[in-house]
Amino acid sequence: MRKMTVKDIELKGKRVFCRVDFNVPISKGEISDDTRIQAALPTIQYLVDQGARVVLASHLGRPGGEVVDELRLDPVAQHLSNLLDQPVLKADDVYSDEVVSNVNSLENGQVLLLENVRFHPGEKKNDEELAKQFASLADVYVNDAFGAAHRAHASTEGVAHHLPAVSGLLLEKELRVLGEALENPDRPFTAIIGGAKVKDKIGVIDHLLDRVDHLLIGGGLSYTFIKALGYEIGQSLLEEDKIDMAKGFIEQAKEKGVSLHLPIDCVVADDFSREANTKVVPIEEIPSDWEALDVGPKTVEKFDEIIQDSKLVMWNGPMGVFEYEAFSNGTKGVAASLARTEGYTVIGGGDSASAVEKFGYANQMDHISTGGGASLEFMEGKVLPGVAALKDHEDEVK
Ligand SMILES: Nc1ncnc2c1ncn2[C@@H]1O[C@H](COP(=O)(O)OP(=O)(O)O)[C@@H](O)[C@H]1O
Ligand SMILES: O=C(OP(=O)(O)O)[C@H](O)COP(=O)(O)O
Repeated sequence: MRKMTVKDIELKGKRVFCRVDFNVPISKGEISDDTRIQAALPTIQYLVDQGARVVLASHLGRPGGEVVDELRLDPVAQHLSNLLDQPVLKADDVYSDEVVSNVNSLENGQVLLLENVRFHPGEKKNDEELAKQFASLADVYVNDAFGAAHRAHASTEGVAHHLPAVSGLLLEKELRVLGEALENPDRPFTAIIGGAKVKDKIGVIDHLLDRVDHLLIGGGLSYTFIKALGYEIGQSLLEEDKIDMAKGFIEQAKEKGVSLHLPIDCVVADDFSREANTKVVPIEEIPSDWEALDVGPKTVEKFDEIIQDSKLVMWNGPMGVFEYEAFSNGTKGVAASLARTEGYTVIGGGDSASAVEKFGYANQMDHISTGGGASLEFMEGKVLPGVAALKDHEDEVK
């Protein structure tokens, strides 16, 4: 069901509690990647332009319900102020009498950022009292925090039950792009799944098998599948207890008419390190005391052919240990292939998003999700609590 958005309601003069995901990497007070702040700008700017009185809330890191000075949001407020080209007021508490008075003094178009909501023990517990306190600060609730939409916390879920609750523009876009890919994809539809563990991707593979035309599997998790096919994988990552499940997926793919592709060659190393000796071998010839840490060039070529013929490509999880130069070519090659294809490209967040950024292809992708865990849960077909709590489109906001 489509959710109401900020575009569907009157905002002038209204106090708006807007949950954003400003969980950005900060080191010694410096923000090293502001992608998530940039991604929230259209909504914040829209609220400002409409003359709303904007109260922003976000978490940063996992402070565990207490104040951790390094996780204060002051550098974010400063950076946001530069991006918006207007002052951003910063509260030193999550909720207090002073916060209430600061909010009540806001003029139309002014922006106030609350302190890291996870400093309050009630946030992660989805405490009713805190949710009501948040609600008391505003007339309208806006959720634009896609990256935290899989969390049922006081500022992402609880508060939505006490105010007219709508989605922001980023959340709306993420749901539209990911939702259309899963419900009404352009075909051929190809999904590429990588990353370390089968365990983490079971739900996604299961859900995708009913939807995709091609499923390409690389990364650490692919070696459990290779083992399931009866090949020896040396010291490569193996989840012994998932071999039967991998066999089941291979069977299901056949039954459902999905073409499932595993690596046909790989880069093996005699040690998990930057300095290891490496060589490229066919997948059926992994030496017993070596481990596969990347897909090989023939695999990249095979995956590329399929990607170039696809109308829609969705990618989640790296093809190898891309953090090390020697094992980055598979991930880099797939990123380059996505950059070249005329099909619509969607990158699940997390490591695939970092890889695309690192290799310089970010601006050639059609959509890079701002949520790792959230996009994974969405791709598993799970309901995201932060989304479920918002008003369905048919409803009227009074
Ligand atoms: N063949 C491999 N062997 C060991 N680790 C791998 C291999 N391929 C990928 N990885 C590691 O998997 C990690 C990413 O896994 P994961 O967290 O599941 O991905 P994502 O964040 O994209 O969901 C990366 O740190 C990468 O180094
Ligand atoms: O960075 C986040 O998650 P992600 O790394 O899975 O995208 C979100 O801000 C959620 O943070 P959390 O996993 O501490 O709840």
